[in-house]
Amino acid sequence: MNRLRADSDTPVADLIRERRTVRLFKNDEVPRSLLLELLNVAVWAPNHEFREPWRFILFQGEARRTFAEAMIRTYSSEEREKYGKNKKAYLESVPAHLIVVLKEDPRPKAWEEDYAAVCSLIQNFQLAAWERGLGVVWKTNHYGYDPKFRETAGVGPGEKIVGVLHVGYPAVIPPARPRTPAEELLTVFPERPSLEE
Ligand SMILES: Cc1cc2nc3c(=O)[nH]c(=O)nc-3n(C[C@H](O)[C@H](O)[C@H](O)COP(=O)(O)O)c2cc1C
Repeated sequence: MNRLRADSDTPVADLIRERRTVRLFKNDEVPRSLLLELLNVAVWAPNHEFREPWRFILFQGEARRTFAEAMIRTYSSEEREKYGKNKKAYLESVPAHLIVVLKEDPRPKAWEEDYAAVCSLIQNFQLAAWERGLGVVWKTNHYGYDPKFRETAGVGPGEKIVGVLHVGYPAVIPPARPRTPAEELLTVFPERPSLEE
């Protein structure tokens, strides 16, 4: 059975299935206006009590060097020696870095709802970007917790980095990894006769 295809071949279903995480990008710049357009689609994510618990920090052009240097500073000297040069070159070559920030609510239930809302927003962004020919990788990294990186990026106390999105036109699109069909994951709870019967 081909797990990538299903009966539902609507534009949204196709977009969801066809989007891939992209990690290698062409050098072409991504217009700021396009990124804003995509963010203005993404913010239509569901969010409980309309808290809109997000904000964004963008690094493009020369600012990518600041991003790369802040990231490399979070390495141990051994890591810097081993990976620093390549990592810096990679980060400076990615057309745009977009940090998606959750404004943390101290109430546990609200925090959970808000985190879920920001994750929905990120997926909206990835899908809208894919539709426009852009690739994205959603990264969760150790440096999101590093005080020096956070300070450089301007992420404050009470804010969580939910993802760093590397964005650009794809140089390589990786093959899809087929998903487990939902039939194998669904438990249908037994129906019980209604009380009148
Ligand atoms: C919360 C989250 C964190 C992720 N973090 C990383 C990451 O740090 N590095 C990375 O290469 N990919 C990361 N990814 C992307 C996944 O690896 C990717 O979605 C997965 O391989 C499936 O590929 P696809 O998106 O092309 O279907 C992350 C995805 C999610 C949802």
